[in-house]
Order: sequence, then C-alpha cells, then structure tokens
Amino acid sequence: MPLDPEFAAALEKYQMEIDESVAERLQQYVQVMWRWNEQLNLTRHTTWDLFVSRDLRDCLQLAPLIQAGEEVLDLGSGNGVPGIPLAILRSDIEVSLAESVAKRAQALSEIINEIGIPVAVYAARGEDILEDFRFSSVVSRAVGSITKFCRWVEPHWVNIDRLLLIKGPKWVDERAEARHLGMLGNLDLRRVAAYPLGDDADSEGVILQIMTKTMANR
Ligand SMILES: C[S@@+](CC[C@H](N)C(=O)[O-])C[C@H]1O[C@@H](n2cnc3c(N)ncnc32)[C@H](O)[C@@H]1O
Repeated sequence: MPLDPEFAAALEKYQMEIDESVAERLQQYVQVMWRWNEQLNLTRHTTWDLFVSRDLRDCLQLAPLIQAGEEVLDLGSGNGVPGIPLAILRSDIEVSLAESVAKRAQALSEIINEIGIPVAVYAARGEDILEDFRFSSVVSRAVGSITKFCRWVEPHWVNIDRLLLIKGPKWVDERAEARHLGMLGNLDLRRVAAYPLGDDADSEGVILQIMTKTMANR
C-alpha cells in the first residue's frame, strides 16, 4: 500500500528516515486505530503530523534502548503507543500490551489481528500481570506519575529488570515528589533520552530508566 502523502510529508518534515515496509506497517496501524477511535476514545492525535511528531517520535527514541530478544510490556497501552509501533519497528523483540479497560483491550486485539503482528494483549491492570509474568522492560507513556509506577512495581521487581517511562517536562516535579515520599531510596533513576517535542523547541520529551540499585550495579 503506498504511503499517504500526508504521512510521507510529516516523516520528511520531522526528518525521520524509516524503511518503506516499516512505514507501510505503521500507516496500517494508524489507519485501523483511527477507525476504532471513532467509537472509543483512544487518541486525540488524529493527524499524521501529530502522530509523527508526538507518538512516532517517542517510539523512535524508545526503540534503540531495547536490546534484541527482550520481552517488553507496554503498561497502559490505550491506543497502542508505544507498544504497537515498537513491535513494528523492532521485530527482534517480544512485545505485550496491558490495558485495564476491557473495550480498549478488545480494540487493541482487533487492531493487532488486522495488521498481523505477533503481540499479546492482556485485558488487565499491568501491575497484576507482573505477579505472574516476567518482562525485561516495562515501558509506558501517559499512564501515571513516577510515584505511582514505583508503588505499582515495588512488590514485583523480581519480575522486571527495568521501567522505561516516556515523560514530558513535568518529570522533574514527579521525581521530586517521588524522592520526597521516599520512593526512590533503593532505585536508580536515569534520564536515558531527551529530545524536543513537536514544533516547540522549549518543550522536551524524556525517557526515564528506573531499576533497583542492585540491578544497576550489576
Ligand atoms: C492516557 S492513556 C495513554 C495511552 C497510551 N499509552 C498513550 O501514550 O497514548 C492511559 C491508558 O492506560 C490505561 N491504564 C491506566 N492504568 C492502568 C493500569 N494500571 N494497567 C493497565 N492499564 C492502565 C487506561 O485505561 C488508559 O487506556
């Protein structure tokens, strides 16, 4: 399927070079997801410009941080970001999605079936899944504060190597709150990516890596 000219123009505008076959798969995901968005509230990013400058940009920053063979859980997947684009960009990793709202989880399963990628969907709260399954990386965007994630994950560090959280500029306040509440005492938090968001040169996106100090010192 040829690329929608608006998608191609947005990729060029934001200087993202992506293999044609990967771009076609991404386009298919977005088109199917936008169709579901008419019934369910999945995303407000309903133009190619917004998809590329916000969603795809985050996923392209996240993708190189994952190592080949990793088992990754996208916690609070909603519309599928970052999990689905990540699975499309990186066929050498295993991606699962956790979504607690049943209708959204069902839509995610249908989207995945339609585009034909091997991604598992759990219609459940991510922190509950971590009781029974192991993932090397838990990735997430726009689901909860650093404090919330630390609380969710605290009983399950044995089942996760690290969290990779995609955050906007408020991450500094969130880190201060988590520190104030003593949530980061045994944890190592690092900013592993920083990049401009959208057209606004002053607005920065970041990816935070959080792991236990024991794991960080290995
Ligand atoms: C604001 S949306 C973000 C969706 C997507 N990650 C993004 O960045 O566009 C948050 C989603 O996380 C889901 N959610 C919230 N807490 C969750 C949890 N503990 N486990 C699984 N899903 C959760 C919500 O139902 C919602 O669909």
